[in-house]
Amino acid sequence: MKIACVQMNVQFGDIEQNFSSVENHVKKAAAEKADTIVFPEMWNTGYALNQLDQLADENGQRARKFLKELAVTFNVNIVGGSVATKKDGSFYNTMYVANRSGEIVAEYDKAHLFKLMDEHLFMKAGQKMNMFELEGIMCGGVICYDLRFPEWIHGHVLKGAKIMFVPAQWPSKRIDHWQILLQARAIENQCFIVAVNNVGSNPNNEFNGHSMVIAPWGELLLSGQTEEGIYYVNVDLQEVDSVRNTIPVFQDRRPDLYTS
Ligand SMILES: NC(=O)CCC(=O)C(=O)O
Repeated sequence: MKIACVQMNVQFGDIEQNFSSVENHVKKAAAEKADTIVFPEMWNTGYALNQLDQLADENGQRARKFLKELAVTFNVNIVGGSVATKKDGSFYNTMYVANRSGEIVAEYDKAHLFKLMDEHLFMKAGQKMNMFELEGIMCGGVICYDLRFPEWIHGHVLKGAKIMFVPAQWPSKRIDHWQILLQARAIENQCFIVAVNNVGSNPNNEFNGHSMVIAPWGELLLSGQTEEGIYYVNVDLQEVDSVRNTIPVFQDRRPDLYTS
């Protein structure tokens, strides 16, 4: 699978500019024959949390329609990072995934809200896991701060995920945590991790990219720079089984000893 990681400069509160930028990036990545295109977290609004009343996407209608149409027109799968949505009067940080046939195969609300960026004051947390299939491959998706919860990712992998997608708006000042945690999650779960970060700044934070793709053995297939751009990586899913046969951690687990 050829994956395009779109390390985007999400514009704070500028929805029209962000939709137009996503469309341009999809066109470019499709021209490079990407199978799957991945975007960062909250790409519609950025972290404009105190403007969500005006900006959040009601039931995700606009984002879902937009992603479905782009997926069909350009014959690609789109892991649509996440967008700010409003559902039943509450705000969520929601990931939609559209496949090449134009089906929305995943809708996931971020499960762990990040207090340091005030997310919990504005948004509601999701309650469900995020498993979906792309091209016959079982995948999972979590959002940014969810990365700090190893059980959450491990749960998806135990259910069969071979690729975990992690869209983010992870600030520069903790980029060392981002890199180390992503690599650890790939090694401990013996899966591919595809992690796409924002670049640029908002009134509270700076973002310096460093999007990453990590193989199940822990090799860095991508360690992105700090500018806006699209990175392409080919992933060979056979590596998952090969690594799991070499060190069979899934067979050697001792859940009888683990406390929850
Ligand atoms: N958008 C986020 O969830 C940020 C998470 C983060 O920065 C962290 O350190 O964790």
